[in-house]
Amino acid sequence: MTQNTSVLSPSNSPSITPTAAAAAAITRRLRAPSTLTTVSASRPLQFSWIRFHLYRSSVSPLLCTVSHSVEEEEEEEDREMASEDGQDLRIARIASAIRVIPNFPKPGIMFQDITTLLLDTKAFKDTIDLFVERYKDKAISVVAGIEARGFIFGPPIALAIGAKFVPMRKPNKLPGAVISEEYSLEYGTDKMEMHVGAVEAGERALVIDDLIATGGTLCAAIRLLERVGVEVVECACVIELPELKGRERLGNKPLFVLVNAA
Ligand SMILES: O=P(O)(O)OC[C@H]1O[C@H](OP(=O)(O)OP(=O)(O)O)[C@H](O)[C@@H]1O
Ligand SMILES: Nc1ncnc2[nH]cnc12
Repeated sequence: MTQNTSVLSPSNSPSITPTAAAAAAITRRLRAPSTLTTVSASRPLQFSWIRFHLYRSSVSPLLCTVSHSVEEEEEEEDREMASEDGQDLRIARIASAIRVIPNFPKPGIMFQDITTLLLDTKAFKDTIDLFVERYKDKAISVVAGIEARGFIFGPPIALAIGAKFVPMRKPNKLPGAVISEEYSLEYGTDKMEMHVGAVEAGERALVIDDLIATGGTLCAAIRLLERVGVEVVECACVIELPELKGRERLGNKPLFVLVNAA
């Protein structure tokens, strides 16, 4: 069970702690101070995703036609902020776009809901871009995405880096011959299946999912791929629940995450 204490309602984003410079840039960009709580370096940034989204969608079509150069300026500003203080501003935006729902699907679970991230076109694109930047030159031929939410992030990454996408599915969903692995979850047990012949021995794979909790799911995916001789170069998730120590369960297998939900 996660001990995540992030802010937890549709109108509140998870708590994150950006640098003062990053917070100032976000404030400038929103140009709607009344929608923000006070931001300081020592206090977590808490801006409302819903209000931010309304602000964005209130831009008129005419303004949209000229907003391209503004977006370019903002992207440049993001890069500058990253180099000034070592924090990529895109991460703060991604963290803010993830909604946390308490007691779903069971009492005591703080559910990290990435559907709100998908509604924020900039945050969603930034998420994909960050993964693509990391993996584009790593000679990866397979992106293995885990059902269901790994199917959202995996395909755009695979296309961008020139790799094939292989779905790692729940039982009895794949029509061809499969190999399978059982695994335990934060809230139950499950089985994962992969088509025989989808990958070849010697290929280099990235395993992608939205979230690592106990790590059981990623371990099952790694076992499936390694059983057929594939090298798993790294696992990547948008979110890590560090208190569940899934990273330790992966042993020496590298894990890359964008947001820690602590
Ligand atoms: O690190 P673990 O403890 O293994 O848990 C992480 C997994 O749990 C969630 O999927 P879930 O099993 O809820 O399936 P879904 O994506 O189909 O809802 C999440 O998307 C990961 O795949
Ligand atoms: N807390 C959580 N939020 C979203 N998906 C999960 N999968 C396992 N634990 C989860």
